[in-house]
Amino acid sequence: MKHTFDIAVFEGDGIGPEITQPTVEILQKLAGQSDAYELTFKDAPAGAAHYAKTGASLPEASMDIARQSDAILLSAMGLPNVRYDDGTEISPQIDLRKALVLFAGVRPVTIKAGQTTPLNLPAGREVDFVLIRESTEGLFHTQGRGEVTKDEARETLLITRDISEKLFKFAFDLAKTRKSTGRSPGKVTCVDKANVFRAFAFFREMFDAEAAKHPDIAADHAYVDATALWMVQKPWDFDVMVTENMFGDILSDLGAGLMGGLGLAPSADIGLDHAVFQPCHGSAPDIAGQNAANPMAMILSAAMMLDWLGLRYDNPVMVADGVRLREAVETVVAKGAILTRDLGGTASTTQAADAVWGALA
Ligand SMILES: NC(=O)C1=CN([C@@H]2O[C@H](COP(=O)(O)OP(=O)(O)OC[C@H]3O[C@@H](n4cnc5c(N)ncnc54)[C@H](O)[C@@H]3O)[C@@H](O)[C@H]2O)C=CC1
Ligand SMILES: CC(C)CC(=O)C(=O)O
Ligand SMILES: [Mg+2]
Repeated sequence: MKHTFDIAVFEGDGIGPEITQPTVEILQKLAGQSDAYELTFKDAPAGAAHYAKTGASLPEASMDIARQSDAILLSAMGLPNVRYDDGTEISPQIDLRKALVLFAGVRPVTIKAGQTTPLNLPAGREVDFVLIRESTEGLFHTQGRGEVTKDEARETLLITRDISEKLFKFAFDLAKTRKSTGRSPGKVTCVDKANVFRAFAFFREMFDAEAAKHPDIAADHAYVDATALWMVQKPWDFDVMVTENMFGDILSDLGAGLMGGLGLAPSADIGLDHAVFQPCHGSAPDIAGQNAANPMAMILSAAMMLDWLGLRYDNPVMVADGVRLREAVETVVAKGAILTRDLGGTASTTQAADAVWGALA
């Protein structure tokens, strides 16, 4: 039977609409070829431009569309000069993560042999690890509500047992899946700063408790500063890495840099009931409106959406289409003929997306 999935689409700000439109078109064409699933798309207005126009950054009607959907596709939100009255930037994507309890920010870092990277990788070495960034609490807890006086500013780092236990279970389950498919040896690294902060000693304690339930998966710890070093010096040593919100935000941009840029870095924010798929990058206002943005991170995020829906609803055709879509992006990038400016080419957003469809069809 053909299953219909409702996808909420937040096309967001800046380059958002430019990368969302071709991504949705590719998904429509892929689903159109399939007897196993159908996709419907519903626009959910939100973001900085929407706030400037209406005074609402994440309208309740858009939250309803998100809640009622099977999955959420989001480009990027925020513009540096659109701010709330307290001076902080509009960031409804963080509100969405919190409201839908999307605790697991999944950010894969993969470098295939021959892929352009600033790393000097030994011959034959590939990089394939997943950074899981807790996405609802940590140092983002007081987002927009920090205490500021004339002389001091304070924000709170929050680590809760409830979210941490879910996060670590997710990380070990992912490591098991990767190991079972032969993709990795099965290891989870807890990245923290437990040498200095009690909150991270607490984080680590809960990690160790979850690790004890998975004797088949190796578990180790690393401090976040050393992790940044090792991501550059020996990134092939990592398999699944799990960390706090702010640490993960920073390390995932480092991971994107290793892969060749933000334009190639996909992500997913996953909870127990909902999931948002969006690139790691922001709204790139410096190149917005030029048809110059790299659509690959958005297309790869859409591939993660197909994986997630396919596994969740036992739809192997969708999983296979996720793999095909990822391989099509890899083919286009590896050929190097149709690359956007960020990767050293001259292709437009539309030409790059068309090349992905060309590699698929
Ligand atoms: N998840 C989200 O919605 C995120 C939103 N933001 C917001 O986006 C706005 C801009 O933030 P920035 O710090 O400039 O980060 P950014 O990620 O938008 O841009 C950083 C640099 O990477 C380039 N870049 C990013 N994505 C690209 C793509 N697909 N193709 C080619 N080049 C790309 C940009 O041109 C820029 O030079 C801010 O308002 C920020 O708060 C930032 C990060 C994530
Ligand atoms: C507004 C930011 C927290 C978004 C971001 O940088 C990210 O999702 O990586
Ligand atoms: Mg970020």
